Order: sequence, then structure tokens, then C-alpha cells
Amino acid sequence: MLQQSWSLLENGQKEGYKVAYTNARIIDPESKLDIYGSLLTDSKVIADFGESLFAGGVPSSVDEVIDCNGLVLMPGIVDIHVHFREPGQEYKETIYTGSRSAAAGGVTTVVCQPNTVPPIDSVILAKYLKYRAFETSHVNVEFYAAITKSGNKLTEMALLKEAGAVGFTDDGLPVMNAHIMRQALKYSSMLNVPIAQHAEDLNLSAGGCINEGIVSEELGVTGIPSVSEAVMVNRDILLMQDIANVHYHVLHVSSKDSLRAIADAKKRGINITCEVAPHHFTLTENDVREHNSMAKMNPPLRSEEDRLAMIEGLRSGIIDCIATDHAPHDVGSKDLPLGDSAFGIVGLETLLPLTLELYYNQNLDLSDVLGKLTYKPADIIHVPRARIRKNFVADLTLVDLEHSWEVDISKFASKSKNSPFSKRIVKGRAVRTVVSGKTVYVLR
Ligand SMILES: NC(=O)N[C@@H](CC(=O)O)C(=O)O
Ligand SMILES: [Zn+2]
Ligand SMILES: [Zn+2]
Repeated sequence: MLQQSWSLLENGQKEGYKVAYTNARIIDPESKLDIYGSLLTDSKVIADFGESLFAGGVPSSVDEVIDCNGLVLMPGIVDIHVHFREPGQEYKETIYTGSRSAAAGGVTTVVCQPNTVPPIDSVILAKYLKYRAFETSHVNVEFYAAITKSGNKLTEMALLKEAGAVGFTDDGLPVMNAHIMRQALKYSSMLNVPIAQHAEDLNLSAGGCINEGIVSEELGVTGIPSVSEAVMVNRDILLMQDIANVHYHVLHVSSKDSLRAIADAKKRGINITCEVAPHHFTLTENDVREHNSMAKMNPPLRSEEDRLAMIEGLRSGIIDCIATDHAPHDVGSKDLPLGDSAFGIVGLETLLPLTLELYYNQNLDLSDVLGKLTYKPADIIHVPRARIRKNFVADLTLVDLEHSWEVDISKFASKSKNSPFSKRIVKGRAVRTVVSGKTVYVLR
């Protein structure tokens, strides 16, 4: 029986604590490095790669030796879209439990979305979040601050960036007001941070609960047309195209029409990036028949054509990265009729195996796929992480690519268990997660 263990980041690593990782298959997606070798770290990577590193044996000055035989040593996974529900909805998740879930998934950095209760729309709340993260997190916590205060007034974006915000979003809701979105795009371009849009025209999606299509017809529920996402993406591309230095990021892209607009904008040199969640390249609206509200999220699971477009978008690079949209909900909010249940599913502890299915089953290049989880998301939020390179912070994930396992939601570290992947047989798992040289999770 495999045992999981965690340790908090806050007491950090004894200064200068040296760890040698030996016999590893080291993959650094950005440099396309893929070799068998060793690594020496303290809080940073001290010496990298090559059999020769410890040819003469591991020096006595090393405090710990981790034999990585048969395992892949990759940069720590960066998930730029999680909801940790603190402050205000701690019964669904906290930074403590969410960061345990992240560590168990091999994730070393998360970006928290600001739709907490109250939302992160002021400096005092941003500071509170950073304080709670310092006290209770197992992994690096970054955060987006809100773009608006309840949709109709811009937040103090410059002060919020100074307080640590890596970008701005009203996720959970779109910024419907085009004038406010245009202002936000202008300010963010001056602050050199992304605006991340939950792209949805609420006039088109009003009252919908799953994708408008054959299943919504069959179940007799109101649908969310995929055009509600693409209309907003197209509007925002028009708003941003004449703003210098702007960076607009599409959260949880789900429809082929959105991808077509994004591809065209990229071709025109517009600085638009996008992410896709694992459920949108793994499942479709048909899975709602079996999983009901466990397969309900916003944007909803779309058609097979949309799902295949997500896979091709990842293969072509139109989709920049993968992010979970980890959206924990308590049983009381989820175990309701489809129309009444909350939108959202957890994702941190299934992120890696579902992403690896792209390598195992869809023939995507392993290094490319791991890049969508590491340096690509890190670059979107401008944090200098997710490389295995000398002097880079030692955020590392050790992966057993051959480990087949059945998803058991009762074993999730997340406080919530709302996942449609329960009992799915998957392959690939994080067996050790390291943040700034300190092991925060081990699976033995
Ligand atoms: N994705 C979801 O279905 N729900 C998210 C909000 C969001 O990401 O839009 C949540 O906060 O629960
Ligand atoms: Zn959203
Ligand atoms: Zn979200």
C-alpha cells in the first residue's frame, strides 16, 4: 500500500542543505534536454547533469542522496489556474489543503484566482493571501488580483501588482463591460502583466448549465452555446489589437471557434496566450450522461470536435499551456440536480496523468507536453522558474512514467472530491515534489 507524506514549506530548508539526485532521466523541456545523469542542489540547482557529476562518488558534503533510478526528473509543474477558496469558503478548500493537493500532483507553483469571498480586489486582501500562503502552503503561491470591484469599477491595479499580483482576472465571471476591459488592457500593458479573461458572453450563456448540444437537448436542460466563449474572445482581440505591450490570456479555452480566433490573432502578431484544462481535452458533453453534475463546469465540456481541436491546439502550439482550473466544491454544492449544482471540478491530482495521455495515446512529444506544464505557464506569469538549469530555484518533480494507478477520490489531499475521473485507470504519477530544494511530498 503506497504511503503519501507531506511537509510544509514555511520552515524552509536548512540553509545550504545539499541534495544529490542520481541515476535520473533528466528532462528540461525548454532546452529539450533529455539525458541520464545527476543533479546537485541546495535551494537552487548547483551543478547540473551528466554521468560525470558524481563519477568519483557522491561527496561527503552532500546531506541527502536520492536515487532516481527509473524515474524522470523534471522542473516543478506550474499550474496557473487554481481556486483555493481562502478566504471565505474554507469548507471547500484552504491554502493548506489545496497546496497539499498541488504537491501530490507534482505541482510546485500555483496561481490562485481571486474569486474568493471576499474577492482579492484590494491590497489588504492581497497581503492577507500572501501571509496565509507563507504560513500554510506546501508550494509556491502566486495570485491574480481582480480586475474590477463587482464588475463596474477597476481595482487599484498598480498597487495590487506591487502587492504581488502576477496578473488580473475576474475569473468565475467575464469582464462584460467593453469599456472597462479596454481600460484594464491599457493599464495592464503599462504594468507589464497579463489580463486573464474568463471568456463568456453572459447574454448568450444565461441560465445554461452544460454545452448547448445533443446532451442538453436530451436532458432537457438549458445549454451554454460554445459561441458564447468565442464571441468574447473575438471582442477582446479587437479591443487589444491597437494597445502596445498588452498581454491578454484566455482562461480555460474550450471551443474550436475560440482557437480559430486565437490562431488568427497570433498570426497577426497579437500578444494573446491561452490555456486548456485537462477535462476539455479528455472528456466531452457525452460524459455528462454518466457523471452528471460531477462533469459540470464552466466553460462546459464541449463536443468531440472541440475536444479534438484542443488536442490539435496543444500539438500545434496555438494552446500555450495546460492549467487545471482546480475548482473544489463541497458535497452540498455539487450533489444536486444538474441545473442547481455548482460549476467546477478539482484537477490538481489528476493533472499529470491526464496530460501524459497526450504523450501515450495522442503521440505528442514528451518534452513538448511537459513544457505545457512548466516553462510555458511560468513565462505567462513572468516568474523565472520551471527550468532545470544552474542557479535556477530547485523546484523539481520526480515522475514515475510507468506507474499505472486507479484514481481514488477518497485519497485526494484536496478537501473536495468533485471529480469525474474517479476510478479512471491512469498512467504516470509524481513520486516526489521538491520546492526550493525541500521535499514537500513523497509517495512511497
Ligand atoms: N470553472 C468553474 O466551473 N468554476 C470556477 C470558476 C471559473 O473558473 O469560472 C469556480 O471558481 O468554481
Ligand atoms: Zn473561469
Ligand atoms: Zn477558474
